[in-house]
Amino acid sequence: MSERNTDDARTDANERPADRTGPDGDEQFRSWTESSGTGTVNIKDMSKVYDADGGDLTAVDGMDLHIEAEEFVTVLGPSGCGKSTVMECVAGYLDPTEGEVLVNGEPVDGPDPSRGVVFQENRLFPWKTINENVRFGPQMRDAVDENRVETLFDQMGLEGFENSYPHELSGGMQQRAELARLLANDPDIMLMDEPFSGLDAMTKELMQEKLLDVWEDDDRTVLFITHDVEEAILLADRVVVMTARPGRVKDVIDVDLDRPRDTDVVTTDRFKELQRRANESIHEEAERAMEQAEGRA
Ligand SMILES: Nc1ncnc2c1ncn2[C@@H]1O[C@H](COP(=O)(O)OP(=O)(O)OP(=O)(O)O)[C@@H](O)[C@H]1O
Repeated sequence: MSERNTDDARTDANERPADRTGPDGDEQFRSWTESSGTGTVNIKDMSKVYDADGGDLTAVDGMDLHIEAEEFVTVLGPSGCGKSTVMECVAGYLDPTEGEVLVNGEPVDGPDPSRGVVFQENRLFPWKTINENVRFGPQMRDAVDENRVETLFDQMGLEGFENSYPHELSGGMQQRAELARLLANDPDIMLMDEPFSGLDAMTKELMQEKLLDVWEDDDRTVLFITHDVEEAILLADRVVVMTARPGRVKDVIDVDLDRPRDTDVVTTDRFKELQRRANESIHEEAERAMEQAEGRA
């Protein structure tokens, strides 16, 4: 086990969150840690070594993380610590060098529409309209659900833009279209790699609220990568802090803030306390990452 617990808000990566405690404790804990239901992700002693110019580069080394179905987990870590690498292994774009990634108890064997991926740069087809983009995934599988598409346009505030092309929309609307494109596939798991980091502060806040609404309605599993400590806490059930490269789990912070949440929660004392703990945890790793970048480590 590679995690380190340093205070009461941090839990082992595979520990049951406090609110899942039940009267028959051990039995429930066992079923929780071993569950392989729809939407579970189990990263087991995963390492990834790249073949880089100067030789092997170990990006991730001994990563362990169990994500329960319908959990919202955010990942914080310094630049280059392997966050995207971990996500791409869960997405099935990359294979781990060692260890394994299980989804619903089965080893990941390539990409699958049940695992939807969103990046900072949207992947909308520029030559297709928003409507064509949103329908593209289900259409490929002959599974377009008209009600679902209509609801998504409504939910994402995209009505009236069905026949627009991506370049005709603002950055925030493009990311809403990207979310609609992802949700049209009805994924069990949403993998989000800094999806809002290119947006201005106000648009980012609106997108965070939109995502919380969508998640609270549908309860999908979300793995969300960010550099933004405030965003990580605002959205998550648990915040995973990774070490500097080679990345592994350093800390897991249980976010015991009430749901449903909105962005006002950031002004509460408890939020600030969690933020201080996350900042402390990541600070040392950010320094190490900087030393690595400067060739001092
Ligand atoms: N295809 C590749 N070949 C060689 N090295 C790679 C490759 N992809 C990533 N790396 C290296 O692996 C390390 C981890 O990269 P990764 O993108 O996973 O980190 P990250 O934490 O997501 O970074 P950032 O926060 O800057 O996006 C980095 O040092 C990166 O340069």
